[in-house]
Amino acid sequence: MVTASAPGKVYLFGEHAVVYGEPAVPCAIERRARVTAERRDDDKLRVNATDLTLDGFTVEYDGDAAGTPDVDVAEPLLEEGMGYINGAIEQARDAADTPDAGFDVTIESSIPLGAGLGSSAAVVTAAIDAATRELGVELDAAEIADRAYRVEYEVQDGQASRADTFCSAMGGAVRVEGEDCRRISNIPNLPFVIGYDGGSGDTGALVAGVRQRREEYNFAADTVSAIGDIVREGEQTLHDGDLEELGELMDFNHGLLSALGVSSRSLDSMVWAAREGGALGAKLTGAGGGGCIVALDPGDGAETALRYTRGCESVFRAELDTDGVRVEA
Ligand SMILES: Nc1ncnc2c1ncn2[C@@H]1O[C@H](COP(=O)(O)OP(=O)(O)OP(=O)(O)O)[C@@H](O)[C@H]1O
Ligand SMILES: C[C@@](O)(CCO)CC(=O)[O-]
Ligand SMILES: [Mg+2]
Repeated sequence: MVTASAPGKVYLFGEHAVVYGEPAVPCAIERRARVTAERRDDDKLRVNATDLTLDGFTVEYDGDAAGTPDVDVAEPLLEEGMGYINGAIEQARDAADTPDAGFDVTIESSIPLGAGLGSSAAVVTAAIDAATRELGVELDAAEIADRAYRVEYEVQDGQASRADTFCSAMGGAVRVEGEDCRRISNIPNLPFVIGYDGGSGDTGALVAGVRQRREEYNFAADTVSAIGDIVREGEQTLHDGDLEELGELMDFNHGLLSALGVSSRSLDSMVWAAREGGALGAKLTGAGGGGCIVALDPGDGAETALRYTRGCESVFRAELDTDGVRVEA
């Protein structure tokens, strides 16, 4: 039996545009998904994902998703939920060259689901690491990232970047531009404050919406390129350690994401509350539609303001997690 964990992330800059080859800078945060994999005698996959729905559920089925699950949840939710784990287990079987390996998999996570903090990438990354180790194979973090990306790409219908999975596998702040993925070193302490509206967005649908707007309007395509410009500017600012300018660039990035149609009323009101509370800047993080915003605030003003904001269900500070995927005792 092996347990591995991997961190979630916030985007300092660049989500959505990264899908079209612009650079992005996600940062791993100290909230993790933990996945335990235990080899079975047969070829079945049994998944216990206690955080996936309010009540939690347990599924048992043969090898592929095609098996009949013995569970009382709506089909689409189940299919989507199982897509990530199925894909991760497929990757592990492939890496270890044991196509018939069966597993009992248990998932525990402190990353809210579908809220822009990269829960899917963390679950997939940790699951690949746990399951391959259980099969006696040790992959390096870069290969885990690559295999996790292939899973996200499948589940998101062929529209995904390497940003979330690379960040979750490597930890720290990273820069992703197409296939070029690297860690960023020597960055200043980033005082992240996260506001969560308790909701979620459908990553696949939001990405598809941006793609459509981008194809339909030149100015939407220009907006995507402008996000790339913000990221390039932001990298220099990060290097200089200028938190005030980073905040301004985050505000700008949020405005452009909002123009692309991926913000929401509650995300906007949390962004404004954080700014009015004294944050240096604030933006939505991840796919959007609902979920989380990330603000930069060395003081406690944004946190307090968010606590009193209607529609904000919880507020927490998030430290950068310099560890990526790792084995747990
Ligand atoms: N704890 C968990 N247990 C099982 N599956 C999970 C868990 N956390 C996330 N998932 C899977 O990941 C899906 C959410 O992924 P999605 O990409 O939509 O959002 P996200 O990764 O949280 O946010 P974003 O991609 O915007 O950063 C869930 O619907 C579920 O299938
Ligand atoms: C919206 C997006 O850019 C980030 C989701 O966390 C999608 C992706 O990069 O695959
Ligand atoms: Mg995701």
